[in-house]
Amino acid sequence: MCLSSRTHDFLQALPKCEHHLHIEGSLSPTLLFRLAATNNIALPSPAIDPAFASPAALSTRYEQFSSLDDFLHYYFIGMSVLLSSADFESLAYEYFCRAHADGVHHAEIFFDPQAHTSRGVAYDTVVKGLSAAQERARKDFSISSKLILCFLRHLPAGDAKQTFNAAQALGHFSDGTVAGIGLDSSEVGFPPELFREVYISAKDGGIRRTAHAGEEGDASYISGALDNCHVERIDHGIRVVEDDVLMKRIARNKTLVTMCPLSNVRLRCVQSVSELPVRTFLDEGVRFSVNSDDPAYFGGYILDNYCAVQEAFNLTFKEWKYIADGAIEGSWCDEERKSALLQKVQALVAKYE
Ligand SMILES: Nc1ncnc2[nH]cnc12
Ligand SMILES: [Zn+2]
Repeated sequence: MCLSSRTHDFLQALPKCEHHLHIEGSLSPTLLFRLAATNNIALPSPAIDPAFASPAALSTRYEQFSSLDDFLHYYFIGMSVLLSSADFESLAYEYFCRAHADGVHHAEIFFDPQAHTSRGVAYDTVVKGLSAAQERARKDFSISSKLILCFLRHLPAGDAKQTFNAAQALGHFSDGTVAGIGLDSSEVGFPPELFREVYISAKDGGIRRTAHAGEEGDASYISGALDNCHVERIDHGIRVVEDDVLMKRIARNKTLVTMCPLSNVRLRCVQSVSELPVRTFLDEGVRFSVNSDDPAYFGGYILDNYCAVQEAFNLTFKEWKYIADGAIEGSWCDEERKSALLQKVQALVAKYE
């Protein structure tokens, strides 16, 4: 289905909250090659992996991921070109410019400190750059934003605890520099309960909590994250439909599921967007938001994801209002900001209905 220009305009103007965006996943092949040259970082030789022959060859390779792990291989190589605070600032500011054009008003951004500290880039260097971009986005576009510190689940839980302690020692959770914690990277074989201890510390410290669960892993990863890690959100979560009792629990508790349609297709979790449980979530009253995950790798930013959902499900304005309201209510911003955003959604929908 091709969207009418009125529908496209509506989707563009709809006030959006993005909750599932890995800032390192917004690194385009062009910027990747440019930073590799500037920072003197050796990329894999094209003789070994032809994807590294040029930005165009890399983009083509990104269209052929076979799984989450296949993608992660490129994702970790890609971010190795980021060295200075200025690199992180320009990466994040570029994301904010694009997000603003797509109608994002509030963004909660994941970052992977362990993937940087393990190659000698200090945690503080990363956070300084990201925080500077957040401040510019607030001034230039009135975008409010939060940072979510993700732990890499393929690494030992002790490493996650060390990372958590380092952020806490700098006062980053108490002063609001970092709003919460998340869990990402390879899912199957690395269940959330491995990270129970660090999540309990976060809960005891009043720190917000989310985790990737039910992307490639089955529904037990979702219940594991809720029961052991006390998460307030589920990232991806599409496999919740395999457990009706769990889905009803998530609906009842208004646990936000952060869905990433184009990502799920590129990583072969589903064959097409039409297979995603959008209709089921609407029917069952599951709260969910629509997000871009790693837009530079998966062929689209947030508006592309909204449009893909519309093409597959032909939703009404009222259904989009339900999604937009849920995204606002599930955000980690203050009540004043939420009610201002809810009013903007209401005003737009009234204009179109
Ligand atoms: N889709 C995804 N799943 C798990 N970890 C990730 N890191 C970046 N994108 C991810
Ligand atoms: Zn993700």
